[in-house]
Amino acid sequence: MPMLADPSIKYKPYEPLNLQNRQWPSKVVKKAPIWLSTDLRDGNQALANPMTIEQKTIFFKTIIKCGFKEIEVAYPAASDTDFNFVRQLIEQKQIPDDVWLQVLTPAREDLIRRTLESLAGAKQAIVHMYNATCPCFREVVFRNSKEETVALAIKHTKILRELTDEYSAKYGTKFKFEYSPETFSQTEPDFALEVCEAVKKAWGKAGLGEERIIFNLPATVEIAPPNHYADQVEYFHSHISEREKVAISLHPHNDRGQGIAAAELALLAGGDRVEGCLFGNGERTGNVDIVNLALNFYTQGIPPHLDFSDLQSVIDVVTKCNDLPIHPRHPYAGELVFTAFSGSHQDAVKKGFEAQRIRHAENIKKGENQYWDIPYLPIDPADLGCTYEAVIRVNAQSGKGGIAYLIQQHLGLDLPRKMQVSFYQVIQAIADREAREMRVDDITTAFRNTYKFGGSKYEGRLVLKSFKVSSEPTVDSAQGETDEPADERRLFDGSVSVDGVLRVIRGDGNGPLSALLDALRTHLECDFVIREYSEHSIGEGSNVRAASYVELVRGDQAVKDARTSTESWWGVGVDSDIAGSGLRAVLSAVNNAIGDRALPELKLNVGFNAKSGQADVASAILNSLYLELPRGLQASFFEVVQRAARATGESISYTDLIKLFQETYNYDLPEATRKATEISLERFKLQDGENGKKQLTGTLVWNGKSKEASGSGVGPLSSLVDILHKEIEGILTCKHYSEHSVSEGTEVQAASYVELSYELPGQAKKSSWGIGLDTDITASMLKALLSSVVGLDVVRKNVVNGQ
Ligand SMILES: CC(=O)SCCNC(=O)CCNC(=O)[C@H](O)C(C)(C)COP(=O)(O)OP(=O)(O)OC[C@H]1O[C@@H](n2cnc3c(N)ncnc32)[C@H](O)[C@@H]1OP(=O)(O)O
Ligand SMILES: CC(C)C(=O)C(=O)O
Repeated sequence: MPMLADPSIKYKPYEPLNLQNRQWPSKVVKKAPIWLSTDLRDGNQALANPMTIEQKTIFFKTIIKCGFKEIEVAYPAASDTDFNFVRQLIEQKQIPDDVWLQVLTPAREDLIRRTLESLAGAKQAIVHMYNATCPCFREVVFRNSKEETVALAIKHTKILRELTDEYSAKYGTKFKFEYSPETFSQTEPDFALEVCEAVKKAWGKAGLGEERIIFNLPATVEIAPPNHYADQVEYFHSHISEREKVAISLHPHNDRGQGIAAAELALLAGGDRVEGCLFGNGERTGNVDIVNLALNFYTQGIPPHLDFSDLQSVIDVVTKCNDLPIHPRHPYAGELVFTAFSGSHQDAVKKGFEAQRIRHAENIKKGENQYWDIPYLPIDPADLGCTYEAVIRVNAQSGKGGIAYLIQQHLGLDLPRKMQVSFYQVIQAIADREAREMRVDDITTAFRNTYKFGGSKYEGRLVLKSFKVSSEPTVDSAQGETDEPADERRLFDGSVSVDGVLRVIRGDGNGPLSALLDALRTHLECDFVIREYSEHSIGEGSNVRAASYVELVRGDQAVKDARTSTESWWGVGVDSDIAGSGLRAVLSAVNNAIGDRALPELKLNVGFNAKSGQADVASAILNSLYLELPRGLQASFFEVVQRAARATGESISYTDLIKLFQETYNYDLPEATRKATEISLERFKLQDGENGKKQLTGTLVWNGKSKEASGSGVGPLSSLVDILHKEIEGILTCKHYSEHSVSEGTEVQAASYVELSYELPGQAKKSSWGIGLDTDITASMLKALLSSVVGLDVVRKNVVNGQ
């Protein structure tokens, strides 16, 4: 059947109460009410599978932990489970001294007696009796007149009075009495008053404080707007006699979705106490949600006297015991309530946090309160044990601010505004394409991939392996005669992996970044200039690092065009060293810019260009032999190359260059072409010797002759020098040693470099480089040293005709 065009033929509107001079609209709530949790009774009776005793026990503990002092734990006459649960609580002394158990009973003698039995031995308890009072129930359910309804209530109140007196005498139990004119909100206000006055009289001992009789005014079914309920409560509050001896309890349900509003307005209207359930479980649409109400107080700066600091653990227990989920949009508790997906919300939240940080710093200095004031976030999620991580989530509706916030939270990077815009487009494209929410991991991974940021997994085509930035005076200032400090140029000298192949590049400029850009232009035809640069520090103390952000535009554009160019590439770099972070940011942006365009092969142009020649030679050795020559060796070999190039008409081929290197350093040559003077130390052993020194022993093979040899020193190199000194005239000194690994995993080898000098009285001092390669680092060191000896033409002791 369709909905009615005229629903008035089927539904009657509520009848407004003609309340004169109502007070509640101008009142302001200043303190939280007394709370009663009825999760284990009204909530439980609404479950498809009511809770077991075990579940009730767990739930009860959670309610206690939240801080409730009055808890309706059961309808003991309804079932053995409920009865036995009350018994368990009492017998096993599970009720804290300051907590009042409450139990519900209908106005039926047999059930009242059973209810009281369940309470035997309790320290303190509230007995809650109800009977329906509204016209519909009187007529339909009880088929009672008004008088009979009042009489029913009086009779059973008196029974209760007698029984509670009896139990007090027997067990010393303190009792409070609560009476509910059920469906109060549908009962004629004067009749509700009449029944309650009669009940108060029948109870006969309403007093002050703990002696107050509790009149619970349930909106058993919410049939009117909350202002109407407030009017009804105010009418009751202002007309009940001995008001000071009465506690007015509110029991809103949520049929119209206004349970919270009803409770809040009715508190203004005179309510002292609120009955409800955690997250609003209960009959049909539920009881009023006490978590929601309590946190509404909290966000007004009013202590709710309930603690939801670890809201998630409360959610876990409640959802498990009720076997009901919490809606993702549920106030305070839903998984989406501290989340902003939309761009303008995210932007505002991010700005709010930034502004608040500054404001709070000022407040701290001035000793003021640090008030919470963040757009779209009425409560600090941290107060409920939630982290800010969930605050911003990203989908196709999100903006740059939210994404930047997540990057800031998770990677510690405070992206410049224009870079936020640029990265936002990356995320938008993914979110649109995949039509799904971008989780934090998706975003950080996209960031790492885009900017080649965060370790080897995300490396781009160009990776900075090592670098040195040095300075030298500019030609002009170096030649100047004034006392002005000389202007300096920066030299960048580094090794960069280019598509997996290490290359040495070199450039100069006004600063390290422009020197790197110069090197990239010279060696790799990557021509870019910096349009924007910024940096900030990450961390504190000894852990502080620098984060740099660079925006590059094409270098071949006129300066004016570069400023207005719509095409640009961003990069980011983090390093403990500020120059390092800037250089990495430049490479990150260059990686972004070059995409998969082919980069020029290594060009060899030896002897002509003082700026690029040595680096190119080193780069060639790196590419073909995987050796990262130390700078001294680069310079030394470059001289060799220049001499050879001059001898061959100022040019030398790539293959010849490699051959020249191998021959010069007797390195990796085929057996037949090795120098006959080769020296080796076979089957060597390095052991601890005397005085903390090392002892090196082995078979020294020199010019084909073998002999057992031994020497000592602080390490393998000095021990080997000691061995050699026993064999030669003159003095050998180790001037340089360095090493690096070649290849990876099980294939890894150590490459060692030694520069040795040789002094023989009456002769000019000589020096020579040697290179060793071995899977064993000590063997590699010894090989390097022995290979450098070969280039020194040392004079051997007692050697006749080379033997
Ligand atoms: C608004 C509320 O939430 S009220 C609380 C509701 N909670 C529950 O009902 C859960 C527990 N209830 C039960 O287990 C059962 O209903 C019991 C044990 C209390 C009673 O069971 P039964 O005796 O089988 O009665 P039944 O469940 O059919 O209840 C209806 C009878 O109780 C009467 N009744 C209903 N409410 C009350 C009341 N508050 N006081 C007195 N009698 C009542 C009805 O008029 C009806 O009487 P009738 O049989 O003479 O016509
Ligand atoms: C027993 C009463 C108070 C009740 O649960 C209701 O009216 O909703």
